[in-house]
Amino acid sequence: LSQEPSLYEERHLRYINLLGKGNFGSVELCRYDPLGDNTGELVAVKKLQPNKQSNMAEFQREIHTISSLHCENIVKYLGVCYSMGRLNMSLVMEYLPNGSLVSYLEKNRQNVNSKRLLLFASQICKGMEYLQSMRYVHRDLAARNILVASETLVKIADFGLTKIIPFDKEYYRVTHPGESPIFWYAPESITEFKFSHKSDVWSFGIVLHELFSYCEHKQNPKKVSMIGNDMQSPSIAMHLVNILKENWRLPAPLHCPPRVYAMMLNCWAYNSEDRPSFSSLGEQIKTYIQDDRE
Ligand SMILES: CC(C)(Nc1nc(-c2c[nH]c3ncc(Cl)cc23)ncc1F)C(=O)NCC(F)(F)F
Repeated sequence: LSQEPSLYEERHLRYINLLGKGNFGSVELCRYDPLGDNTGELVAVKKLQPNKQSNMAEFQREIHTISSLHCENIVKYLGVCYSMGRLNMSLVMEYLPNGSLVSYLEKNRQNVNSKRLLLFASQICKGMEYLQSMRYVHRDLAARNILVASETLVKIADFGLTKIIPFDKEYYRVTHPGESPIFWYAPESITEFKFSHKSDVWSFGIVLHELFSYCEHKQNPKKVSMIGNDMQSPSIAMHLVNILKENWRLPAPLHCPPRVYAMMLNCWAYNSEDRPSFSSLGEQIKTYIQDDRE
């Protein structure tokens, strides 16, 4: 099997269409076609937004992050492509034609049963356990950032916000409110901008909810708006933290097995140290898959 080239020549990357906009970059579907006969492979190419040099350093960190990850439940890094001399660069990743979990569940809802949802959940857990072993916090774990490789394999993607936890601390503190929807944020991430493996576990609980509601918008309250600089959102963020403090949580999705909802509630423990670890969640889900009583 030929080793993937990690250096892609821009002249052989044929643009096909835009896949979407991620954290500070857009991702395009391209065909890498050095022979020029359309037999080349399809790839997902993440381009840095032009003339945002400040992001260049961040982007290089993202490339370094994803190129160091080797796990079947994490989207594969293929290489980089330099353009404009070495002034600009793009990240080349494997292209998964089934797209994100959100579109997949909306399209295939009728033939995805709870056993398969649990299989997806266990794979996301495995990917997160691997990330944790590398001291990374994802910070943007959501169904929109999970890709479907096949009907029995999903992969975590979009490492634009991923940070390394410093060796002497258990969390990463960002200096400014992120651009992510607070709907997926743990309370301490909203109030103190603190991100840890345990705040990723909170987000995993939200992903479980998305899985078992087949990412239907009606089933969960509107994604509370972005934290950002529009003035009214701090009050929305504080309102959310207050009702969480009073133990309000998302209601169980329709037909969600009670033991799965119990698992979500465990992930949503207000105090981060009361939340389970990804390895214990993975074990629990594995037993649910085995004795699946659906
Ligand atoms: C920002 C971007 C492009 N958005 C989309 N990617 C793909 C999409 C479809 N197939 C893909 N194969 C690889 C990659 Cl990196 C993306 C896609 N499909 C739809 C998107 F909106 C993305 O990265 N989303 C996170 C992901 F879906 F990947 F988890």
